[in-house]
Amino acid sequence: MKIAINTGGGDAPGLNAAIRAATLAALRRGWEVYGIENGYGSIYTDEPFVRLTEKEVRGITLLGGTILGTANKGNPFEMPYQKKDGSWDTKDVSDHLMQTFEDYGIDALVAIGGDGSMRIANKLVNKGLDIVGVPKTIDNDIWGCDVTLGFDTARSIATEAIDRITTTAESHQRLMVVEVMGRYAGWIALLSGLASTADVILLPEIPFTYDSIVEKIEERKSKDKHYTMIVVAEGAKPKGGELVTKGKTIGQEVQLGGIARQVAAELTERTGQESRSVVLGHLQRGGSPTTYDRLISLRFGAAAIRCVQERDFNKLVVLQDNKLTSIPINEVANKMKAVPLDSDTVQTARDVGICLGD
Ligand SMILES: Nc1ncnc2c1ncn2[C@@H]1O[C@H](COP(=O)(O)OP(=O)(O)OP(=O)(O)O)[C@@H](O)[C@H]1O
Ligand SMILES: O=P(O)(O)OC[C@H]1O[C@](O)(CO)[C@@H](O)[C@@H]1O
Ligand SMILES: [Mg+2]
Repeated sequence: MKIAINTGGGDAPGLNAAIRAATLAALRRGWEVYGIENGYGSIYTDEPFVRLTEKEVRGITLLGGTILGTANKGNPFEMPYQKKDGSWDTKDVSDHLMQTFEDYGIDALVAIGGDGSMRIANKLVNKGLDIVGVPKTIDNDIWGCDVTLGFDTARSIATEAIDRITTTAESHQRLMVVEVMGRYAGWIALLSGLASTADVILLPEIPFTYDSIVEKIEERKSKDKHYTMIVVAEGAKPKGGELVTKGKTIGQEVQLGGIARQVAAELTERTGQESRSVVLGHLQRGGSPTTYDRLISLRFGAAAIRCVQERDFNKLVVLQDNKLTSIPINEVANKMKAVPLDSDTVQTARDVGICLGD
């Protein structure tokens, strides 16, 4: 058996642990293991696959990033390319990819990625590739999974950052707006905001009003608390308002960012109080994974190889009700896991007095 492994979409802490577990589990079965570099990028080069042995995966469980590299621009069905006149377009290069897998005799692919990677995987499955998916994204937004690898580290880093920003907010009696990642789902914002006892948490799932935030600021002032901590997900927007974006490159999803600055400016305008905004950005994605992320990544990576062995293809390995199982990739491919508004975590936030902007 010859298998390939790749990592796609934004990187996430735990990717290397998943690569290591999948590689070692496959080698123990006597299989050959190959890595695809930079998403599917190396497929179109002279060296489409790199051999993975024990040496390549030694000591990487604790390392952030991915030894294989990744890409969030390079969907084989919409590959960006520059035309002769200098303008850009996209084209379908998936036949090339399928042919390369055949030429090198690769039997199956372990695709480690987020919702976008699973959409690509599903289309490749439809073209005849045998794939097992591993759920990765700091956004935790893949449908059908209790948790994705990378999320625990991201929320821990965000929590620590918000804790630190809180002490300076209090010292200066400021409104502090902290922007966290999570494109269309507010998992990082909700859990890090709750854990760090933020006063206001703004999620993509709940369009907010400035009136509700100002009310919270005033309520705090009446209790002699002259600072307010506001955590905002990059995909949050005011009721009737638009997403704040930084632009779009061809073949890549729209880049989000800038909502914290807008919220801070508007709140200063309305309250007269000094404000600052901080964007945590890629800090949340980099560096060493937490113990939880190392363990879940190792479990996902090894489970993917057990699926390959059982020829349980076209499945995504997931944790459901705290048990490892697998679900069809096509069930996941065009869905998203948003924060359920009736969840006990949302209710807990409300019960401890956090304003959710509604
Ligand atoms: N293996 C890959 N090679 C190249 N591009 C990829 C690959 N996997 C995914 N992409 C592209 O990257 C983007 C994001 O992918 P994905 O959803 O898997 O990642 P993510 O971690 O959820 O990050 P994001 O928040 O950017 O969506 C999508 O536009 C997708 O087409
Ligand atoms: O690396 P980039 O292109 O800035 O990606 C940013 C996006 O990736 C994510 O971190 C997910 O991996 C999103 O939360 C964010 O919008
Ligand atoms: Mg995604």
